[in-house]
Amino acid sequence: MSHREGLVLMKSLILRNCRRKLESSASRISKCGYANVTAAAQKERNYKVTLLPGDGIGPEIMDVAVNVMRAVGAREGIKFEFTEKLLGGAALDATGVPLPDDTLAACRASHAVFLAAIGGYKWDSNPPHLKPETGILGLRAGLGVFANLRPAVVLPQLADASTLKREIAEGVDIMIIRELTGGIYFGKPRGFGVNESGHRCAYNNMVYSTPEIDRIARVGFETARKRQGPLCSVDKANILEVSQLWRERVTAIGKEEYPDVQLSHMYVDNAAMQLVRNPKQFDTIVTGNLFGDILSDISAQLTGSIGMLPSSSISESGPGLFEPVHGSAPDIAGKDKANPLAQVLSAAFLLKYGLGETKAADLIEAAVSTALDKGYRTGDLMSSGKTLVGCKKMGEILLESLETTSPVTVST
Ligand SMILES: NC(=O)C1=CN([C@@H]2O[C@H](COP(=O)(O)OP(=O)(O)OC[C@H]3O[C@@H](n4cnc5c(N)ncnc54)[C@H](O)[C@@H]3O)[C@@H](O)[C@H]2O)C=CC1
Ligand SMILES: CC(C)CC(=O)C(=O)O
Ligand SMILES: [Mg+2]
Repeated sequence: MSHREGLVLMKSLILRNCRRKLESSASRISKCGYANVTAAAQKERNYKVTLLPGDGIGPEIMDVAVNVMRAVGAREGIKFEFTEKLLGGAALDATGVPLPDDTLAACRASHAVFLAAIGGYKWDSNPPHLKPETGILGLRAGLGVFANLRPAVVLPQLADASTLKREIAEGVDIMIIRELTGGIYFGKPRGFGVNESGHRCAYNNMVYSTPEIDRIARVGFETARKRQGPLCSVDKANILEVSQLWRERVTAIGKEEYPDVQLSHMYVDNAAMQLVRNPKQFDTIVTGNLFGDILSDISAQLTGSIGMLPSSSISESGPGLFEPVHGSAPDIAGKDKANPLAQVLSAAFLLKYGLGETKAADLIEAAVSTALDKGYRTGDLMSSGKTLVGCKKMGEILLESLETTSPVTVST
């Protein structure tokens, strides 16, 4: 075996290992994600997918991902009925509300929901009910997608792209499970007021109930069990009552139902530090909505760029929601600078965990891997010796790669 062949084999083994872990962590997604996929749809391989391009870079990256889905669909005999709907700022401008009723209805009636991102400077000073972000929160609540799985895997091709030293970043493979429909983003009361001293004030409320904690804890334990790794529950139990209940329930669920899973607890401030000090100490993290939002952006940077991270959100029944971890990146919107890979990898998650189309998903992941192998990089990942491409060009490269890539090279 030549040195080059050896390297290729090694890379494929590393990728296979990352994928296997991802796969097992998401088997619970499969269970729930399939809930809306009828046997008839699976037999016909004809799926209704609602597209929510949203704002900023959203439409640019959505275009790339949908083209990739169409191409893989044509190759594999899968038909998609795409319905595009408005969400966020785009919906506000067109209809006056950030989550129109027909958007939520279409999402609920589909087999899977594919979202890009929402938000932008234009709507930043709108009142809360007229903010794009209220639309996405309403969508998540309306679909009941309480568990958001955000993997942070450092791909071998990108081990040098992280701002951390190679030896710290290389091999990182963390699954962050973020509670998505409760906590401080949803707690009541909330609002603006005037305090006893007559000063203007504002307040939000972090609330979790026992059933909300128990169900997300179970997703955490199931995931850790299948990944054969430890579970770290992140909270702020030294200060917050809501975290004390969180810790109490996670501990109880662990003792009663998952005695085989090694459980630890960490305060969120320390967890943020540990993620950049020694990320490989983590395997699966389970945490609340706000803490998970912040920690997943930190861990995104371990992988080189937030433009690389896909996510899946699951409910107890109904379609899964698939979206990148990043936002609408208004600073680069309309400039053809966005990295579309997080969106494209979210399409792979949608296929695999939302529809059960594993081979098509593997093909997409292999095409991403091939594009990176060939040295193509968008600006967020650019380094010397690599070829700088824009969002559209990356899309074209993926389509070319799809024509030549076989999933056998990297899949299990
Ligand atoms: N799920 C969603 O739709 C989310 C929406 N937002 C919204 O997005 C807007 C911008 O928020 P930010 O805090 O700036 O977060 P952001 O994630 O949009 O951007 C943070 C930084 O990462 C870069 N970035 C993000 N995605 C990228 C990609 N695919 N390729 C290359 N670079 C990328 C941006 O250019 C920016 O410098 C806000 O209105 C915010 O509320 C933020 C996070 C999630
Ligand atoms: C747009 C926000 C409500 C949420 C966010 O930052 C996220 O889901 O990552
Ligand atoms: Mg976020």
